[in-house]
Amino acid sequence: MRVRRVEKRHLAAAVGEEWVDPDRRPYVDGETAYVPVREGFFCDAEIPERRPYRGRPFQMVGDTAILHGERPTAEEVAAIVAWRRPACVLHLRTIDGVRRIPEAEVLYGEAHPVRHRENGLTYHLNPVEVMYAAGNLEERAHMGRIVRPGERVADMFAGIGYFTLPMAAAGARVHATEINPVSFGYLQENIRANRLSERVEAVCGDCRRHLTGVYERIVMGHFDAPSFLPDALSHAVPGTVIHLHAVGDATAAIWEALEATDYSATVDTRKVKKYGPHIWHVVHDVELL
Ligand SMILES: C[S@@+](CC[C@H](N)C(=O)[O-])C[C@H]1O[C@@H](n2cnc3c(N)ncnc32)[C@H](O)[C@@H]1O
Repeated sequence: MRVRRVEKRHLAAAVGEEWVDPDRRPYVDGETAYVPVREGFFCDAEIPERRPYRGRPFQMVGDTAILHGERPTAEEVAAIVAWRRPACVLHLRTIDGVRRIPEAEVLYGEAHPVRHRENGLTYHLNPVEVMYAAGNLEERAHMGRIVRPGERVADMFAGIGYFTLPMAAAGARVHATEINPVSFGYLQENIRANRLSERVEAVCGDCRRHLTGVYERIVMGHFDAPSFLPDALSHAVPGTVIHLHAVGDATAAIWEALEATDYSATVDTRKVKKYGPHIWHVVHDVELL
C-alpha cells in the first residue's frame, strides 16, 4: 500500500486532502500515521496491505504487546508482530504478591522500559518489572475527573502513578506512597515527566507508616485494601471520600471497620472490570458522614 507518513496529531487535518485514498484506512503506529495515497500522487513509503486483525486480543503498552491468560502460540505471536510491529511481545502469567511483580515471558524481541501515553499523560515503565492494568483505564480517567483542584488526596498504593498522575494533573495535591522501590523509581520519573512535582509528594515505604494529617480523598488501589481501612480512617474527617478497590463485594468489611469509629457513611459500588467467572474488580466509594 502506497502511503504518506504524517504525524498522528495532524491526521485529522490530513484526511480531507486531495491526495488521500478514501477507500483505505490510515494505519497509526505510535506517533506516526501512514495515510493511503491515491494513484498519481506522491507517496513516501510502501507498507504491506492492511487486513483487519482477527487474532487473539492483546494490549499495547508503549511499543510492547502484552498478552494474558493461556500461553500464546507461535502463530498468534507472529500474527501480532505482522499486524502491529511491536518491538517486544510479552506473555504475563500472573501479577501476584503484595508488590504486584509480574511473572513475564518474552516471546519476541527484548523486554525494555517503555514510554506509554494514556489520557494525555506519559508513563514510563518496564512491563516485566511493574504491573500495567489496561482494564483500569476508565477508572484512572474517572479519578482525574472527580477530584477538585487543591484538595488533599492520599494515594496509598500509588504504583507507578496510575491514579496519582491524573488526579495531580486535575489540580489535586497528592500524597503518594509506594512500597516497591522499582515501582517507586518509575513513579518519580513519571511525576517529573508530566511536570507534576509541585503537586505530588511521593514517599517510598509502607503507607501505614507515612500517612500524615487528614485527607479529603483517599485512594486504596489494592485488593487487600479492607485490611488497611483502620489506617485510612484515622486520617479522615467527615466528608472524606475513600475509594476502596476490591475483588468482589467488600461492603461487609467496610461496615465492620466503620463500627470501630464514630462515622456513618454512604457506600456506592462501581464495577471496574471482570476479574474471573462471576467475579468483578469493583470500587466502593465510601463517603464519611
Ligand atoms: C495493585 S497495585 C496498584 C497500582 C495502581 N494504584 C493501579 O491501580 O494501577 C498496588 C501497589 O501497591 C503497592 N503496595 C502494596 N502494599 C503497600 C503498602 N503497604 N504501602 C504502600 N504501597 C504498597 C504495591 O507495590 C503495588 O505497586
